[in-house]
Amino acid sequence: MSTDAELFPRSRTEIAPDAVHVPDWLDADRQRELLEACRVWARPPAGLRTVRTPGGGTMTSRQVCLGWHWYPYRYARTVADGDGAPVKPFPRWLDDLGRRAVTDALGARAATAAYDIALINFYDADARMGMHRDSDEKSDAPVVSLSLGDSCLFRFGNTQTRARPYTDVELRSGDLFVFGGASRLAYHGVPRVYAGTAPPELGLTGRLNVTLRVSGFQRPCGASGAGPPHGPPDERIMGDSPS
Ligand SMILES: O=C(O)CCC(=O)C(=O)O
Ligand SMILES: [Fe+2]
Repeated sequence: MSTDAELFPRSRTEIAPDAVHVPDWLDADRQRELLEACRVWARPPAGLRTVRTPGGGTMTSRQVCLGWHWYPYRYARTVADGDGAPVKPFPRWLDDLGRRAVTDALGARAATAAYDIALINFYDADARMGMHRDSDEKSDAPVVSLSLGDSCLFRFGNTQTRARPYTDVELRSGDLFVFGGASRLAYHGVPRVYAGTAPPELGLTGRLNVTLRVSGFQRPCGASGAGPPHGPPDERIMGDSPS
């Protein structure tokens, strides 16, 4: 969406300490490229799936992971709660994108270790995500969030409780949101998606969010920082801590 049409142009905003919204960070071509990549990642094996929570509920967004497979509330090398296939590799270019996002949003001093986890969430018009913390990683590196397609209401809260105080932000296609430092463990969620607000030229019905994280987990022997997890997939579960 062109900012020319805005009554007030959207600008970079620090929503909470070390939590920054950067509107229109991805231009139209970059959005298209990321969407195309998401479409490939969504295919089986280890493709888009419905996530079941231990209480017997299901998440309304559908998800696919790269690098490490997340399921409530832990990580594994395989889709342990789905088809059992090895998680798809986390590509180098996505790490480059994540690091660039962090320095653009938080400044050069916020440089981090390599990104090695992506969670891609697809939201249809009725999907949402409850208030939660991203707390299953062993690294305090900032979380990077990129949005494509329909706009949403993104709620960014505090580290203590799911309740107020929180700040509501509208995230649109191409927007970046980074949260680290004092806000790394803040509660956040998506109470609502605004159906039909995606840029028509993108060709996406619904919303996609790509969340990048640093695991802080040790790689299997022989793995390089540059590529996908090597060696035989195993069922080892990392970061086994309740959210
Ligand atoms: O969809 C979003 O904007 C948030 C996603 C999120 O919080 C997560 O995947 O942990
Ligand atoms: Fe999250």
